[in-house]
Amino acid sequence: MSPPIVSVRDLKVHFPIRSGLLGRVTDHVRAVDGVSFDLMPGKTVAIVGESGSGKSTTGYAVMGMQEPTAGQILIDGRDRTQMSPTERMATMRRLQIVFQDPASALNPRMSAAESIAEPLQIHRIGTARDRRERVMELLDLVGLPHSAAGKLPREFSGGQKQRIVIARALALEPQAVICDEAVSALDVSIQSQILNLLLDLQSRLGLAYIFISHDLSVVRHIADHILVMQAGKVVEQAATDEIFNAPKDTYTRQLLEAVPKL
Ligand SMILES: Nc1ncnc2c1ncn2[C@@H]1O[C@H](COP(=O)(O)OP(=O)(O)OP(=O)(O)O)[C@@H](O)[C@H]1O
Repeated sequence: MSPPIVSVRDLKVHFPIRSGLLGRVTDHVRAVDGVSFDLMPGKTVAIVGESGSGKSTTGYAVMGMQEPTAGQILIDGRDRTQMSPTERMATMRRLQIVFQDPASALNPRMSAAESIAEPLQIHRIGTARDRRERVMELLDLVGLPHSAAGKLPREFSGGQKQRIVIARALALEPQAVICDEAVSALDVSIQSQILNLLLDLQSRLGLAYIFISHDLSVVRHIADHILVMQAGKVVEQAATDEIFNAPKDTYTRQLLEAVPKL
């Protein structure tokens, strides 16, 4: 079996709380407090929990956007803190993140093609012509017409904007994408279109996802494995069927009760 793309071991991210005139550190917010999980190639791990439970902070730490207080993050079995700057750069290409709000993720003055090609330009990949071709491939991949290339973000709906953001995230051919509430800002019918797109991309490209959501109903059809977080800790983690059919933790049961019955 292939090794995990990402292994998180006893991850802690604590933020200092400062108070008084001198701004002394009087306490810490234990945003993430001992989280462990593995992300296998081509699989989806969902992280669920209510607002403030530490889901995004976990995702940022995996991306290298947030320094851990303690614990280990292994990318393909290698500890990020032991990597050279070049290796860290390569890791950045292999992991991408898609945020909740596609409107703020896109520069309003850049066309869809410019936004999608931006990572290729930053990493100096291909000629201008290669990049144009790659943009067209990526538009096909996310189900947008080639005519979208020259349009500005304001000319697209929310769902179409999120497709552009996904195309940009795929430009560098990542192995894993962190979806941080990636469908939460969309209408329910558009949410399911984007979830289907993510599933389709997973089966075509072998992508792995860390899918962060406050909503268990959203992760049901996409996740292989679910971590339930509360106040920085994982209260339960298991295969998706087990979480839905035989939840062990009281908090997981409460979250399940909030899921609309179909
Ligand atoms: N940079 C920071 N400095 C101080 N506290 C922070 C910082 N980032 C997050 N926190 C705190 O850490 C806790 C976890 O936040 P986090 O955003 O990871 O939760 P979440 O589960 O993703 O919630 P949401 O869905 O609302 O973003 C919260 O109490 C938050 O206020």
